[in-house]
Amino acid sequence: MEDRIISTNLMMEDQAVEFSLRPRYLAEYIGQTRIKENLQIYIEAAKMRKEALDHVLLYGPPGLGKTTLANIIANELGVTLRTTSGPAIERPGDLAALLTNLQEGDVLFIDEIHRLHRTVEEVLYPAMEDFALDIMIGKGPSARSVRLDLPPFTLIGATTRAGLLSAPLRDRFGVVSRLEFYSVDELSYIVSRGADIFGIEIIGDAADEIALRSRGTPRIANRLLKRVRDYAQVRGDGLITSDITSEALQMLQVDPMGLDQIDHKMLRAMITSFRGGPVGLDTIAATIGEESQTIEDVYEPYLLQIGYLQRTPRGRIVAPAAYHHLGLPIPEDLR
Ligand SMILES: Nc1ncnc2c1ncn2[C@@H]1O[C@H](COP(=O)(O)OP(=O)(O)OP(=O)(O)O)[C@@H](O)[C@H]1O
Ligand SMILES: [Mg+2]
Repeated sequence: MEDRIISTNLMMEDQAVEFSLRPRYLAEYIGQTRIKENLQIYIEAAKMRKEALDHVLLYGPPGLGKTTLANIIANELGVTLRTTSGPAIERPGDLAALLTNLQEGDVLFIDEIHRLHRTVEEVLYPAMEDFALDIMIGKGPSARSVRLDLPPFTLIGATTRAGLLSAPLRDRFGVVSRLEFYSVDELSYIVSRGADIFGIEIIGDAADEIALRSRGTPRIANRLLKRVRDYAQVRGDGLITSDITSEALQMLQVDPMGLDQIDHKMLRAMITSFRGGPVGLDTIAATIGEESQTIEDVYEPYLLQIGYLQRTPRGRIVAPAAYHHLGLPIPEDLR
């Protein structure tokens, strides 16, 4: 089901677009105001003291701009960014190789940091804390540990699942930032900026229209803009108007709140077969043929955010706002 147009996961079709639309400086990075203000100060201070920036952990749902922010931080610091990911680092030696290749002040970006192997994670502790690498030399009784100095560096970790991070790892980050869903205004600005970069004209409420259906997520906003642009070129004269936008989004079956057919199917199934819940995640997953993990990480966060779903210890519940949106009567006990 990875081809859902409203998926927050990175798809093949996004890659070129994201590369050209990715902001390069903090000033171009829309929204996330608190995080930006803090980072601005930390970056400035690190530069003044000619020290490495504190280690930074960025977490939040997919497509909100974690990778983008990591790139911006390195760029603003004027240092090199080396990118890797949790699952890509298979052995402690792989991480040691990455660390010893860093120059002073560089940023090492580890995406999906919750997926680091335990043995690799242990190499990271002294590296983060003391900029040191402990290496075992020899085997058996004559084995001894040698400590190597590393250049001071900044680790930026990104994860969609901060809850899966071990406490010792989490505690070693000086800056921990949770990215929030974007407001419609912010997304509208991102859409307008994207249109500018693509050199296309977007008028009236069209940018707001796209923003409203982007599930608080810049990645979706950019993807929808691209699809609407195609539609405008083929069915219109290239100009993106409100009408063209509505038609295009209707054809893509994205409703005015950014819900697609599968969201509808899921909510309706919960209402008709399970009296609106509580329903367990696995049951929902089986009913609509998605993986539980995908629902939890990719689709559900936005539905929780807009108050269509509620999480309880006994499972998910469909909230009154969702009944309203689907045009269904709200049950007595929810009123
Ligand atoms: N604050 C922002 N301002 C403008 N554009 C943004 C912003 N955040 C993200 N984007 C756009 O959204 C795209 C997706 O963001 P990004 O790849 O950084 O998300 P992510 O959080 O790393 O996602 P994942 O969890 O899937 O790795 C970027 O390429 C960029 O074009
Ligand atoms: Mg990313």
